[in-house]
Amino acid sequence: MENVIEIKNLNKKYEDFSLNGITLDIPKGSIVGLIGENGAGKSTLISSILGIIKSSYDDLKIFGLDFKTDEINIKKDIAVIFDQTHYNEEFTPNFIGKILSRVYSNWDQKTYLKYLTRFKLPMKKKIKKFSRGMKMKLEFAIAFSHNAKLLILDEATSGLDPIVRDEILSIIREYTEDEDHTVLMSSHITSDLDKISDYIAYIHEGKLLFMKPYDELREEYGIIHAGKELLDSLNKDDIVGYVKEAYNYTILVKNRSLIQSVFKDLEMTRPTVEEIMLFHVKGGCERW
Ligand SMILES: Nc1ncnc2c1ncn2[C@@H]1O[C@H](COP(=O)(O)OP(=O)(O)OP(=O)(O)O)[C@@H](O)[C@H]1O
Repeated sequence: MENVIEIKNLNKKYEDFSLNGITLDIPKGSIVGLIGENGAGKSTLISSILGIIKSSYDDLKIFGLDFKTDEINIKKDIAVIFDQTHYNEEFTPNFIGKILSRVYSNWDQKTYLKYLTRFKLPMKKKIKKFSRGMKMKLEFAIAFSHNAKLLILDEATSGLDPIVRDEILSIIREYTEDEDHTVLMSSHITSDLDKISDYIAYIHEGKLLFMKPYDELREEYGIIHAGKELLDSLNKDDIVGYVKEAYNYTILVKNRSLIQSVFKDLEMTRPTVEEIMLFHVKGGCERW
C-alpha cells in the first residue's frame, strides 16, 4: 500500500513534554483520525510533520519526497485547517481568492467560486462578520481550490454545531472519493471519527499507542457488562480496563473473538473510539 506520510522515529522535546519515537505511516486515500487526551501531543505531531516546529527524526517523507529537501514542493499539495482561521479577518472571500490565485500555481478560481456558492458564503463580506461555521467552510473552500492531495485538520470541527459538523464530514468523505486524496484529522469529537475514519492513530503522553484500521479496532475490542466473577476469570492480558458500576463492571477487552469462543453466551458489544480511549487511559478503576 502506498503511503502519503512516512514518519520514522520523530522526537520533539519541550521542557515539560516530549514526543517520543513516533513512527507512523498514513496510507494514501485514507481518512486517519488522530486521537489522544488534552496535551497528549497531537498538535505537536502535526506541527512537526508540517515543519512549523523543529523536530528530529530518522526519516520524514510526504508524497514519497524527503521533507528535508523538498519541503516547498510538498507543501503545495497540502491544505491545513486549524480550529481558527489564519486569514486576516478584515479580508473578504473575494479578496482571499485574488491573493491565493497568486500564491498557488494550481489555484482554480472556478472551483473556489463553486464552493463559495455551495456553502452560501458571501463574496464581499468581511470574515470577521462570519460565524464560526462559515469561517470553517471558507477554509474548506480554499483547501479544495488548490487541489491539495493531503488535508490536515487539527481540531477543525470543534465548536461547530452537529449540523455543520455533519455537513463538513460529508465534504471530507466526498473529498476522499478521489483515491489520491488523504485526510489526517485530529478531533476530540470522537463520534465524528467513528463516522468517517478508516484508521485511528492514538497518541498517549507523547507516544503512539497504536495506529490501526477502524474496522480492526472494532473487531479486536469488546465491551462486557458483567460481575466480579467474570472479571476475575478473564485473562488479565485481555483486559484493557474496567469500571466498577453500582451493580457490576463494564470491561473493555482485547481478543474479542477468542473470549467469545470461551464464553459462548457472553454478550459483548463493539466499543466506540471514545470507549477505547477512556479505558486505555483509565485502566482499572472504581469509577471515572
Ligand atoms: N511551544 C511550546 N513550549 C513548551 N511546551 C509546549 C509548547 N507547545 C506545546 N507544548 C506542550 O506540549 C504538550 C503537548 O501539547 P499539544 O498541543 O501537542 O497537545 P494536544 O494533544 O494537541 O492537546 P489538545 O488536545 O489539548 O490540543 C503540552 O504539555 C504542551 O504544554
